[in-house]
Amino acid sequence: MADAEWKSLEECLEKHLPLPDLQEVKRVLYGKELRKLDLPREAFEAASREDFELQGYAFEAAEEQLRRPRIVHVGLVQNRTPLPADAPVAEQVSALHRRIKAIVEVAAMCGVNIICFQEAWTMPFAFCTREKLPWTEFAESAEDGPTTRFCQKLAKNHDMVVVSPILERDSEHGDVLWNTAVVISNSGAVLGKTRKNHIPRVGDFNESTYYMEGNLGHPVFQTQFGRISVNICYGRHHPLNWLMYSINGAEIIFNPSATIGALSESLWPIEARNAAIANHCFTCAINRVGTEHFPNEFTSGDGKKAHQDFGYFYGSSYVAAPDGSRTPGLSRSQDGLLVAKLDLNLCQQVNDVWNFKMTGRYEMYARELAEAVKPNYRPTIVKE
Ligand SMILES: NC(=O)NCCC(=O)O
Repeated sequence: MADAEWKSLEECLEKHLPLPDLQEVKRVLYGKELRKLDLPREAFEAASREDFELQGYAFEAAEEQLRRPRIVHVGLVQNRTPLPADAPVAEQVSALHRRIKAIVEVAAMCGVNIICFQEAWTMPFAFCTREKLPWTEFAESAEDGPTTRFCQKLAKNHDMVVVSPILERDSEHGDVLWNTAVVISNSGAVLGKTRKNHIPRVGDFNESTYYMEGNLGHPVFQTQFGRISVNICYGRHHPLNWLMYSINGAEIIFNPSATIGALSESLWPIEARNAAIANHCFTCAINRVGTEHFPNEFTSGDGKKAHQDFGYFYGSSYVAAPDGSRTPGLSRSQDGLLVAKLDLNLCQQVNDVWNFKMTGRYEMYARELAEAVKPNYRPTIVKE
């Protein structure tokens, strides 16, 4: 499995394919070619000073007579953990706050209206260790923890909606931990929170040791810039999870993730893109980068030797549109900010062409699923 040296699929294709072939490959792999955004020079200079990649693309929609374009700029952030996982907890959190602040400042220069960080962005992805301390110390209140207060300042200063996925400690309900995304309005107020509905039980993703399956359903947040929701990481393998956010009216679904190459890199380009197509909405897939080393060895339950790292988080964050077009991915190895200009009118325009909501037969599935989950259900198998 390639590590940091293999920068991205896009770079590889561009290096090796003659132009006419490259154009056809991009047409098939990415839908129509997107216009690059003309981002400010100062933004590129700041990104280069701060050592992160900056890319920007525009998704266009057809002009309509009755509706004006509904333009929104989204920002997707992928990053490494700047300090080693054995540094003091408070120092790791502060270093991440500083890193994100620098990236958000560049996003503001690029006119970003809604920004989303990676899953559990304030901590190393330590769930593979199955140890409790110090990792549970990274959990914070979604309503008024230090990270939420930090994000409220960012949101207000930059007039930007901030989606902040954290490990939540809910002290109102017996100190239960959750994998939560806090949505902060551009006014600086906490608009609400949403929790990861599906918990992985795959490979080293031993996350059920730490937090419970989300109990908040599929909330959609009405922001000044459009209706958004958050499908956290492993939820992207569950088409019904995407569907319910979409049924509740989401126009943009963020998918903040933490996933590694050996497990999911071949699924990554397909899943969020397919969800955008199937649900007539935009999807934003975000993954962290780098390899995180933990102080103590752990095993993976696969007969192999104990080890201290999780594998390689391959970045590759991207945005997909309801017409199936998508941006190239950010790098597999570098911190990055991806800016995408969306015209939300595209959601309804594609809906009117493909009519997946109209042809979805949800009442039939509701009926059949209600039967299928009953303990005495017998699958309908017709035999000779
Ligand atoms: N964080 C998380 O849910 N990872 C699970 C692995 C995957 O979904 O690719």
